[in-house]
Amino acid sequence: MARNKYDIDESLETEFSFEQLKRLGTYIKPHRKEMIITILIMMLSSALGMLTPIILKNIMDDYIPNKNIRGVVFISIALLIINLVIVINLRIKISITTKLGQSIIHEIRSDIFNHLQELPFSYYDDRPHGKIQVRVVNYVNSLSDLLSNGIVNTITDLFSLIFIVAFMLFLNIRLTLICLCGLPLLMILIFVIKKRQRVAWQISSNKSSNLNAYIAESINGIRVTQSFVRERENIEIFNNLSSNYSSAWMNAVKYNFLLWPAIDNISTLTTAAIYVLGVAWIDQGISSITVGVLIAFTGYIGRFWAPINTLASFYNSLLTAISYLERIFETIDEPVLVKDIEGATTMPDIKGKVEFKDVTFSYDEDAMILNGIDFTANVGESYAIVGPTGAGKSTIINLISRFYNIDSGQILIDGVDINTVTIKSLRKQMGVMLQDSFIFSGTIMDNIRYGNREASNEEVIRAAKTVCAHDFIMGLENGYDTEVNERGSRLSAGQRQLISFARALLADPKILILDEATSSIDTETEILLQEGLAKLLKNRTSFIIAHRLSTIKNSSCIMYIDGGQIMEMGTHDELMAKKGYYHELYMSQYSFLNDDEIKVEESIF
Ligand SMILES: Nc1ncnc2c1ncn2[C@@H]1O[C@H](COP(=O)(O)OP(=O)(O)OP(=O)(O)O)[C@@H](O)[C@H]1O
Repeated sequence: MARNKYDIDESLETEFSFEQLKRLGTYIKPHRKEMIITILIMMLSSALGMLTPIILKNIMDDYIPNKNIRGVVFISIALLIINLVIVINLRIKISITTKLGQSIIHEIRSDIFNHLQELPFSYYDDRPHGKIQVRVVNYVNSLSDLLSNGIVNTITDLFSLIFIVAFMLFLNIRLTLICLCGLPLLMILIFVIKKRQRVAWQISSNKSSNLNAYIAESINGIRVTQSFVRERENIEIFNNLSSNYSSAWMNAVKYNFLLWPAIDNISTLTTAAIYVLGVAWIDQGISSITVGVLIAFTGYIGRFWAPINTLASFYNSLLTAISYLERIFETIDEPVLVKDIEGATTMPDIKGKVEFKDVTFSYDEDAMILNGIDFTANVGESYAIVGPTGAGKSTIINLISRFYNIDSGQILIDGVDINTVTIKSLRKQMGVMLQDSFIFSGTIMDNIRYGNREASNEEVIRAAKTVCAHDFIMGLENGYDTEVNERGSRLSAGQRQLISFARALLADPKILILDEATSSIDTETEILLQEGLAKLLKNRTSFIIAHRLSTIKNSSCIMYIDGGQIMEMGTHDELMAKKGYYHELYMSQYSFLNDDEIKVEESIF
C-alpha cells in the first residue's frame, strides 16, 4: 500500500462481497447454541403474539353476539398470560444477545490486535496510527448492534413473517394478496439505492478514519503544536475533517432514512386498499369476509409490516457493517511480511559473531537505502556506527533483529542466516534499545522488566544500578513502584533513556544494540555510565550508534556510513590517522576546542 496520511482516503472495495458476511459467520458459529435458543424463544413469542388477532376475531364474531361473558373473561386472562410470557422471553433474549454480541466483538477485536502484534515495522511506517486504532476500536464497536440484536431479530422476524402470512392466508386469501402487492415496490426501491448506499457508508468510514488519524497525530504532537503556536491551523484542519465526516455520514444515513418512510407509505397504501376493498366485499355479501375477519386482518397488517421494518433496518446496518468489516478483515489479512520461513529452526544460543554479506535494502522500491553493506563483527567486540543524519545507521541495526526483510545479500549470526531461524528465538537473545525510548504506562519496575519477564526485583535493580538509573528512581515518590504514564511524560528524556537502557540489559543479551542510547544523558551521568557500560559490554557483541563521538571512541571498530555504504572502518586512532570522513566529523564536533582542550575532553571519557 502506498503511504497513507490523514487527508488521504483509503481505497474503496468496489464489489459487494458476501465473503465478509461468511467470515463474520465463522465468529458466530461457535455461539450457535445460544443463538438457536434465543431464536426459539423469540419464535415462541412471535407465535403467541399471532394468536391475539384470531382471539379478537372470535370475541367479535362469536362471544359478543352470543353474550358469552365467561368466555370473554377466560380469553382476557389467556391474553394476559400470553403477554407475560412474551415479556419474560424478551428479557431472556436481551440478556443472551447482549452477552453474545459482546463476546463475538471481543473475539474479532482480539484477532485484529493479535495480528497487529505480528505485523512488521513496515506496516506501521505506511499508515497513520489513528487509522489502525479506529479499526480496532470504533469499527469493531459498530458491529455491536448487528451482532447482539440484528441477527437474532432478523431470523425471528423472518419466521414471524412466515407465521403472519400463514395466518393471513388462513383468514382470507384475497386480502392477503392485496397486502403482499406492496412488497415488489419495496424491492425496487432497495435495488435502486443499494449500491449508492454502500458506497456512501464506505466513504463515511474513510472520513471517520481520516479524522481519527488526525486526532491521534495532533495529540502526539501537541507539544510541538503549542511550541509553534499552530493551534489555530490545527483546529481548522480538524474542523475541515470533522465536517467532511459529518457530511459523509449525513449522506449515508439519508439512504437509511429513505427506507422507513417508504415502508410506512406502502403499508398505509395497502391498509387503505384492504379497508376499501374489504368493506366493498362485505357489502357485496362475499361470505368469507366478515367484520371480525376484517378487524383481525388489519391487526395482522400491522404485524406484517413491523418485521419488514426491522428487516429493512437490519439491511441498513448490514451495509454499514460491511463497510467496516472490509477494513477489519483487511487488517486481519494483512500479510506478515517479516515472518518465519517454513521449517525455520530455533536460533542456537548466540555467541555473538555478526556478518553482513553484501546487504542491500530499501524501504520503498524506488529508493535504495543500504547498498552492499559488508562487515564482520567478532564475538564480544563493540562496533560503533557513525555518519551523517539519514545515512542508514539505524537501518543497519534494525536489520540485525530482522525488523525488515533485506532485498539481497545475507545477514549471519554465528554463521546462521537469520532468515532461517524463528524471529522469536532470534530477538529473544538481543538487547535492543531503539532511538525512541518508549515507556509504557505502569511502574518503573514493570517498564524495566519488559526486557525479561522472568527477572526478579533484584535483577531489575541490578540492571538499573549498572546504567546509573537507580539513584534517580529512588528519588521518585515510590521508587521502583512509581507509576509512569504512557510515553513516560513525567520523566525527563535522559531518565527515559536510562530506563530503556536498563530494560535492554536485563535481557542479558549476547548482542546489544544501542541506538542513540546516551544522546539525552548529561555528561556527568554519562561518565558514570561509561564504567557500567564497559563492564556490561564485556563478552557481548555490541552495536552503538552515537552522535556524541566521545561515547564511542573506545569501540573495537568504528564504521563510518554515508549514502547507505560503509565509507571507512577502523579504530578511532586508525581513522583519525587516516584523516578521512571520521576525522572530519570528529574535528567538526570539537572544532570549538583547541588541541589542548580536546585532550582534556578526551581524557574524561
Ligand atoms: N520507515 C522508513 N520508511 C522509509 N524510509 C525510511 C524509513 N526510515 C528511514 N528511512 C529513510 O532511510 C534513510 C536512512 O535512515 P536511518 O534512520 O537509517 O538513518 P540514520 O543514519 O540512522 O539517521 P539519524 O542519524 O538521523 O538517526 C533515510 O533517508 C530515511 O529517510
